[in-house]
Amino acid sequence: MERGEVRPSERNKAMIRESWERLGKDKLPHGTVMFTRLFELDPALLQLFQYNTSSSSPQECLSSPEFTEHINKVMQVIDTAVTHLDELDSLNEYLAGLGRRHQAVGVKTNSFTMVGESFLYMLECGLETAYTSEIRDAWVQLYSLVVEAMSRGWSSNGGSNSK
Ligand code: HEM
Repeated sequence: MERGEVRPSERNKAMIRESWERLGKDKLPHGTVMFTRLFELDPALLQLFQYNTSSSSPQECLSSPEFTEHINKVMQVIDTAVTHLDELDSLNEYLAGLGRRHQAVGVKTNSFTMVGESFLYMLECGLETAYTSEIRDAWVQLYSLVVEAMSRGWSSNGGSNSK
């Protein structure tokens, strides 16, 4: 993370860890809720997955093994961020590389913001009454740091959001 960026407080870290654990060990169903929401918000993103054929519906695509694997990869990155809350800087290089990789496959950085919204939707569904505005804010803070690090890599790869 860059100097000047606000790191999660101990209280926020505790809320993030606790709520992540509360979702249970198997994060795939939650990731599927998240990506279902993402494709509702922006169906055009489906086309960025090369293993998606134009005839597949979002539901068919979401249940394909390759797609399931991408959902697992996303949940794994979030899990890594949660387990590295005390040393987020150590993830900078990895996240920048991930940003570069997504620039190369045609993802725009504003889609990362939409992923963030879909993530919060999933969290709300998964935590039900345990979901609070404080938990939401703690996750927004963490997700923003992840997206900023990914966006730096994305831009360094020559990415520009203007068409
Ligand atoms: C806008 C939404 C996104 C789209 C359209 C997208 C698309 C893709 C595509 C097409 C690939 C390459 C094929 C594959 O490995 O399945 C990929 C790889 C990957 N994505 Fe995403 N992605 C998105 C968001 C994210 C987010 C938010 C994360 C994590 C926070 C993430 C984590 C990964 C990882 C870990 C890989 C594998 C990278 C590698 O093999 O080097 N993706 N993504």
